[in-house]
Amino acid sequence: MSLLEINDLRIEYVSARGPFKAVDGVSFTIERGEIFGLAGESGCGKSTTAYGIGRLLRGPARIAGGSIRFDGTELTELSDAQFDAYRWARISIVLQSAMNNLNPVMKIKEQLIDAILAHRKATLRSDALRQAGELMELVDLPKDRLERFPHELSGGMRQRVVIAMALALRPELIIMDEPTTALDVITQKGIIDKIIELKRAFGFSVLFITHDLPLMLEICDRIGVMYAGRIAEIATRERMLAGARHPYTQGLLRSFPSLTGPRVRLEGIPGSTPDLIAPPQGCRFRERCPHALPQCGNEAPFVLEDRDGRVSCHLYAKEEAFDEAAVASP
Ligand SMILES: Nc1ncnc2c1ncn2[C@@H]1O[C@H](COP(=O)(O)OP(=O)(O)OP(=O)(O)O)[C@@H](O)[C@H]1O
Repeated sequence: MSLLEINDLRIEYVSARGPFKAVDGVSFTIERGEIFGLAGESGCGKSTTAYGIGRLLRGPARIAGGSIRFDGTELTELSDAQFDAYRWARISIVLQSAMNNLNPVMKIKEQLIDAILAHRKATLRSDALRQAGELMELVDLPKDRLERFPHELSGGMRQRVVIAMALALRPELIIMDEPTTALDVITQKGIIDKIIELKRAFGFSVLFITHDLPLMLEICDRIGVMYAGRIAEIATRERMLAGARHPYTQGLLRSFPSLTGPRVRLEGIPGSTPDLIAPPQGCRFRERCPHALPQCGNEAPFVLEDRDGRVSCHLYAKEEAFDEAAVASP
């Protein structure tokens, strides 16, 4: 059994123009100890998927259907009080800006102690303080920073504190939504290295969201690529590095500098994402797809599933119709 099994998840927001599904039939699994990435252009539904799992949806939002099974338990059926037993203890979340995770008027020490005591009420405060010190050591922060307020720390240090908080109760899954985007490149590297080191030490799984596809290719075991509320492709890291299969993933990869190959002009993907209030029939990427076929306009994409992953695209209904030369390598 996978640690997390998302099946046909649908999440609806209400906008001034009416309701729309920001997540519309998303399915994927995360295995124990796996780093699973969610990629895709802005607005494709990555954060909404993550917030749906972590019960952090904001605004007029609701889970309109589908299933979120965590270690065999259907999370969508839990009351808020029942879900509280999972939050931080089994599933924790690290958001983009540490200031969204930290209370600006509380010392770091109090916030870490609160995180520990919230679920382990029997723990003595002195024990919690010792654990807070150990958590600081885990993320390479000097213990004297426990006495500081968040604004007295650098952005990188704050994000390390948030990672320490996320780890406090040794959760099995940590959702990280753009955890290093707000930081400079050197600080980003230090934090990513730390996340990998801690993952190796503790064996938790990560749902990792970022715009940075090259970074994702460096650290994720598998990557799900979202487009307009749906998953276009799920691929192992090896598959992605050897050549993505969905034309959208190929376009995304061409929009980033190559990790290893020669310098080439970055192409980007012409066109823009569809209006989710009235999404197109058939394949949602069709309008921008250089390989679109007549059936892409009205038939739901063919789904090919194999050991490399899953790709939703009519090109794979007849594999010989696919032009291998179109495969993009990062
Ligand atoms: N609280 C909200 N109320 C209404 N619409 C929302 C809300 N949050 C997000 N949306 C819309 O839902 C869609 C998906 O947004 P989401 O933030 O999940 O995408 P994303 O892929 O995470 O984008 P980004 O990479 O920019 O964070 C977008 O059209 C967005 O405008």
